[in-house]
Amino acid sequence: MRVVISIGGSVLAPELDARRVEAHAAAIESLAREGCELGTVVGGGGVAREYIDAARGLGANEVQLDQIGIDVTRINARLLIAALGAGVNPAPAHSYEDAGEAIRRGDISVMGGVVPGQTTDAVAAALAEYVDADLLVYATSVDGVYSADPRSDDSAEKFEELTPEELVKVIAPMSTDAGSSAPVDLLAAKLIERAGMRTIVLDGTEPQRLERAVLRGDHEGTDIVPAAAGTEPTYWSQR
Ligand SMILES: Nc1ncnc2c1ncn2[C@@H]1O[C@H](COP(=O)(O)OP(=O)(O)O)[C@@H](O)[C@H]1O
Ligand SMILES: O=c1ccn([C@@H]2O[C@H](COP(=O)(O)OP(=O)(O)O)[C@@H](O)[C@H]2O)c(=O)[nH]1
Repeated sequence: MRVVISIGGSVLAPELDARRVEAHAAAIESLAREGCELGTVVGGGGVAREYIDAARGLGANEVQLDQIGIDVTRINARLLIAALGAGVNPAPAHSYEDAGEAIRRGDISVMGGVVPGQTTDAVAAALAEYVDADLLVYATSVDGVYSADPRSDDSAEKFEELTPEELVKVIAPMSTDAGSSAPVDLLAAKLIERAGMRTIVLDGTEPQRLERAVLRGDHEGTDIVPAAAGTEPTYWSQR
């Protein structure tokens, strides 16, 4: 099974802790040992946001802010590469072709951001489409996709399952400014819709959850399941 995993910076490096990065690397290596072909995409997290906020205060424009964010995602990608050791591309891939090439030769590919105007959520979705992945997983700091931001709205409800079309409707109203927060960004949702990509959004703070979800389909997050051919999405099931 070919799997693309997006690891949020807030999950991999909420603060710099080698043991935490090691634990995430161990989960990824264990999936590789079970026979998964793996592409990983690492986010920038709070550190990227701090740099973006500081540079915004200095008058940088949104593209410059995105470029700063991309640099931070690549530093975090280098942390994961350091923890994975052999069998991984030695520097973060800067293109989908390079990431795909690493996967083709049997390595785990690691990359961060690519171009301004998106987040690593979209990078992961594009990589998943490019390598024709069987599954895309977002290991993030929230335990699924909600009807509203659960951190600021107590009435927010978690979706157990959404179609890609429904995901796009939930994500569309959210901000696209550099450093803004959403479980996946709008471009990612659109790419998931276009590819009909089987996707899971889950709480990735405990790396074992990722292993369980990929190997056994056992998770508490949100399943994004394309509607079977010929059927229309009819309802939003909520947990
Ligand atoms: N509708 C929503 N459902 C889930 N999370 C949401 C929603 N709207 C906003 N969020 C916020 O999106 C964030 C997603 O995590 P983020 O901090 O961006 O992590 P990552 O480092 O994984 O990209 C969370 O902080 C969560 O509060
Ligand atoms: O391909 C990419 C990846 C990231 N970013 C920038 O880098 C920041 C950090 O990336 P991350 O995916 O961690 O974003 P988050 O999920 O924290 O919003 C984003 O907010 C964008 O500003 C970008 O412009 N292009």
